[in-house]
Amino acid sequence: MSAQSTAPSTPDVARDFSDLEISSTVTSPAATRPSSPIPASLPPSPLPSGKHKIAVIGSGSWGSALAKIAAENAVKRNDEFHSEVRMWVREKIVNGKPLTHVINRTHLNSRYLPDIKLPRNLVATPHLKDVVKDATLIVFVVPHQFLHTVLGELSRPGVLHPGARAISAIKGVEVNGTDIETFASLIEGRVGTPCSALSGANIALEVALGQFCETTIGCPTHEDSLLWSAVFNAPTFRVSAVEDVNGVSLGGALKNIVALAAGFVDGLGLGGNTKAAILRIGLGEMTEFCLEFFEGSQRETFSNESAGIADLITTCYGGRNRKCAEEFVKSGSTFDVIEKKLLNGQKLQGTATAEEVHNFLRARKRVHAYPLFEKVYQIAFEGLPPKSLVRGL
Ligand SMILES: NC(=O)C1=CN([C@@H]2O[C@H](COP(=O)(O)OP(=O)(O)OC[C@H]3O[C@@H](n4cnc5c(N)ncnc54)[C@H](O)[C@@H]3O)[C@@H](O)[C@H]2O)C=CC1
Ligand SMILES: O=C(CO)COP(=O)(O)O
Repeated sequence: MSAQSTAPSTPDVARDFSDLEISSTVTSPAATRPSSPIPASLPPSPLPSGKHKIAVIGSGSWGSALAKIAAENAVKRNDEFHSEVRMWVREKIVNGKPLTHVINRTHLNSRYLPDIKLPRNLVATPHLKDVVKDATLIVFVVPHQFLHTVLGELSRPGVLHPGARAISAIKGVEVNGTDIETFASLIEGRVGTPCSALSGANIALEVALGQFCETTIGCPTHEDSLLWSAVFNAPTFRVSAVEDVNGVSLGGALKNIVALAAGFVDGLGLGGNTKAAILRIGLGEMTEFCLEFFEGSQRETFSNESAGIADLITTCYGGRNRKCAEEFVKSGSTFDVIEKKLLNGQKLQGTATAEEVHNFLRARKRVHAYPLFEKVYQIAFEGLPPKSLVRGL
């Protein structure tokens, strides 16, 4: 959704789908939280009947981990899904061989998620059009820097199935002057498919190793939440659904700014008390930002859900943003240099988000209301010494 005015929040209970069985014709009323509806410009398109075909757009570490879960579920729930799940791989030569060939022959994504065996029914495909052909459920999980290119190709007439549903697992925001949008909203607007959001305390490698965790899906309708829960819910990947698409999207995006602050704390050699303070202040700014600018979003998404507090914690201790920000303080190198040095082709999301959010707040004349976000921006982009992080907070 685009930026809007403050709205009151109403508490509700998220739904756990651990024992889920789905039907593509579910019509029961939503049991999840109220939130912003699909824009009026998008008439809800009928969901195709029959088995659903899943496509995953993105094959980085998170793309591969999510594709693994979806492909495993597609086999387990063969009455609901086509067993073949296609994953878009931006072709790259790895050790002299195209990455798609490596993945399809060895069932390993040696470039972005090495040592994790991928299911045989997960097929790496280099051309976007082939990945989404006949797909009814489309997972968007490219680093946010590359989404526009992907949407340019997918928004051409006839490329996507008219009744398809989408979900975004991308963490970031889209800013244009005084407007801000989630990627779920951007995808919905550009390709015309209702789009949900998935976010949570989900470090890709830990998920792929099958270590227990939770995630949150924010869906515009109950029908969407049943579908996406069936795609992703697993014994070690517990899905809970809310209708707060914006809150789920913003939790994932904004925590990356706070994770940079946590990395600065580590780089400065400060202890657990300081980091806890940063997390508390950061969670407050994340929540208020969402409530101020995204009508219908829910405070509880931040305080109760994996997409809120839990993701903030895991990223501030184990994420790439934290790691690179620590190195920024210790080495004095730029983030571009550090990303290349430490991430082996993976992409940092927090610096771009800090800049986008700063530009938006400046355009809205609200920078002063979000002092931690602003400090992170100034340290990362304007040469403010990292040790001034906590001054004046
Ligand atoms: N890695 C993680 O633990 C988690 C990541 N996320 C989010 O998922 C999204 C995707 O992240 P990852 O899968 O980790 O990706 P990644 O950080 O591993 O990046 C590698 C991916 O970027 C693609 N890429 C590189 N250059 C490109 C270009 N010029 N055009 C198009 N694609 C290009 C590569 O093909 C590859 O698919 C991000 O928004 C991230 O915040 C969310 C939860 C966990
Ligand atoms: O979003 C993440 C975990 O949920 C990963 O965070 P990083 O991009 O900082 O590694």
